[in-house]
Amino acid sequence: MTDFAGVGVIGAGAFGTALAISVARGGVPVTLYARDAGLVFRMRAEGENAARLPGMVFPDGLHVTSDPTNLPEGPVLLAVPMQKLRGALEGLPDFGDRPLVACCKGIELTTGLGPAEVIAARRPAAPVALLTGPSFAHDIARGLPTALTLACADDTRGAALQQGLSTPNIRLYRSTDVIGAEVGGALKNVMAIACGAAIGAGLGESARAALMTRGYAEMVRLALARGARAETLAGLSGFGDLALTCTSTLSRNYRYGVSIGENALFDPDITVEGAATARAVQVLARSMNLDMPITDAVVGLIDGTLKVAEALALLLSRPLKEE
Ligand SMILES: NC(=O)C1=CN([C@@H]2O[C@H](COP(=O)(O)OP(=O)(O)OC[C@H]3O[C@@H](n4cnc5c(N)ncnc54)[C@H](O)[C@@H]3O)[C@@H](O)[C@H]2O)C=CC1
Ligand SMILES: O=C(CO)COP(=O)(O)O
Repeated sequence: MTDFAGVGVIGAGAFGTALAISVARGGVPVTLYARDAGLVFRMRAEGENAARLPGMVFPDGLHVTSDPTNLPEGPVLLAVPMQKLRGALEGLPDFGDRPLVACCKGIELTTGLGPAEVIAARRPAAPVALLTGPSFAHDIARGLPTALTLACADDTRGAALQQGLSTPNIRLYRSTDVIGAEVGGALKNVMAIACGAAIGAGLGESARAALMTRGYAEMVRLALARGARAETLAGLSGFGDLALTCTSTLSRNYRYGVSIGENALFDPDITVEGAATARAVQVLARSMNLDMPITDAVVGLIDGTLKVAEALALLLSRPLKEE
């Protein structure tokens, strides 16, 4: 249990709603903020977020609001898409010294920063943490078991958040390596697009295993160059989330990749973090002289400058090297 008076959640999408449900079920009062007053009205009337998590009934202790000044004293979880995070912060109150916990995965296109770094840049006085790792919103909301990483540079603060945000079905592991956790969560989505494209194009399971493994090598390469620890990438926020996202049709990034491989349409309103992040990572990697061939291939696929067969040929024709 926690000594927080409550928890605020910004963003009533799938993940924000699932986290709010799970934390409230654990007995901590939660207020979920949505910008859209109409959505707040519907969620109050229906006792669920029918648009994002139909059938997942809100427990007692979960309140919804369209007024961000209405959040309880305690940590504020930011569960909005990565490329919307900076804009969301601009429209929100200061929140004083309340911990701000980034719950998004990606790299900002305009700056090359991860979510915790964006929050720290916009709210320099606030304690900042990152919640990331393998979990689908539906699994969390259904009460299925999950294990995630709570990363915070200040370990004392991180321990309090770990304690306070763990729930009956979210087991939190603590880390002080925020950059490593950010890089893992961001890059696994890029690799999931690559794996989806391979499967969609009929390249087979062996190709997927190769992409996951060499994709993991890219994740570690970028993370180490940014000062992270290799073992963080081997944990839930890196390997764990890579394994989940590259192998499940529940993943939007993976399904988007499959649509590329099948040459099929994909609903542009669905959040696919790996698309913008692939571009952001490509820019970042080039500025650091890092070789990221799978990321480059994913950018080509997304931009339509490469077909899957061409991307494959490029990857396979690279000079042979040591593993
Ligand atoms: N859905 C999932 O299973 C998981 C999602 N995540 C991460 O959570 C983040 C959010 O994803 P989802 O909730 O799934 O996306 P979503 O597309 O279901 O919802 C995003 C929500 O953010 C809201 N939003 C956008 N801009 C906003 C702003 N300025 N102020 C307030 N709200 C704003 C939208 O209205 C929408 O309700 C992503 O970074 C994703 O990678 C992480 C783990 C699991
Ligand atoms: O981050 C996730 C699982 O950990 C959700 O993945 P998608 O965003 O690809 O659906």
